[in-house]
Amino acid sequence: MATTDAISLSPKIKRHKQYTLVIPLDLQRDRVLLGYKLRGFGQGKYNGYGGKVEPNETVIAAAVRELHEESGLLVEEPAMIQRGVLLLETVADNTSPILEIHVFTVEIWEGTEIATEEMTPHWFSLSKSLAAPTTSTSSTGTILPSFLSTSSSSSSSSSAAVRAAATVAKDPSSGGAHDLPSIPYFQMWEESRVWMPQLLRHVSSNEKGILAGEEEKVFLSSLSSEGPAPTAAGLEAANTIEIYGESEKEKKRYFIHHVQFVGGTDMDAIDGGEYSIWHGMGPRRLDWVDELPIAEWEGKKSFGTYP
Ligand SMILES: Nc1nc2c([nH]c(=O)n2[C@H]2C[C@H](O)[C@@H](COP(=O)(O)OP(=O)(O)OP(=O)(O)O)O2)c(=O)[nH]1
Repeated sequence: MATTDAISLSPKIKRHKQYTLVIPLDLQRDRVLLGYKLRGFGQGKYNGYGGKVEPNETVIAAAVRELHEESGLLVEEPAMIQRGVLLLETVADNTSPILEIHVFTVEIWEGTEIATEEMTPHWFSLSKSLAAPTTSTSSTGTILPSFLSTSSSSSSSSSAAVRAAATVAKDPSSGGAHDLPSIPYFQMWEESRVWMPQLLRHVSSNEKGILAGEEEKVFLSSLSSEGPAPTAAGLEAANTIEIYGESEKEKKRYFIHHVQFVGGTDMDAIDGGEYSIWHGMGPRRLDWVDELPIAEWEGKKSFGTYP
């Protein structure tokens, strides 16, 4: 485990809670596996497979465990390819921890994907999912995936959109991989539509390391599939903090998502427990580090254990 003597931690610094997120890729058949969340946090959204890192568990061990529990796929730790970390900060609540989500892809596994009580598996076309999606808005103002917005008027409510998106992925055995739809980015956590196409392009070009040029981005994301979806204008404006100058109620519905891709395949850095999610962050990253001079944080590659 990491040590705490790297720096004396201020109680004002937000705690981090670690999660994993694994995206299985079947490159031979040009397809990507996502789970459709049936219940709990993120219900009605597609996502990779993952969950909380348990105490005394490495991030990679948690990634292997969660993938197996939720999809049935069994993976050896060395087959996990680390792709990046998503940092999620809740805007309105200064006491809640930063979510630190470690993103992996995996291309080799044993077993077949299964439906669990929490997630149903759906395959999507990899090559059709490489472009960042464009926004389309229904007559009710709900942001819909483009393939849904052209269908009948019954798709114009968000719950209909969720149901339709849930059934859109065909069983690959009933047709070729070329029949699969693109990833329904508008039925995912909002920031996914930005980093996931980029990650898939990166994978498709056969690179295994760090996503070049990706330092940090900030996103608005709704807390659940209920409540108002961020507008296109809101998403465009999400790089400015003014977007949160609305009512208290509105503020609580959104996260700021700080997204930084780091690390590539440097497994030692993770296993050693001193994995630095901070290295390379710009000054903006330090906005929430209350009352601690930025100079004290610069040059720190590891904070050790989070308080
Ligand atoms: N892309 C993205 N992924 C997210 C966000 N929030 C969030 O929890 N996730 C991911 C991280 C995890 O892979 C997953 C949530 O895991 P979980 O809450 O189901 O964790 P768990 O399985 O350990 O929990 P539980 O069922 O035992 O209660 O969703 C987000 O805003 N964006």
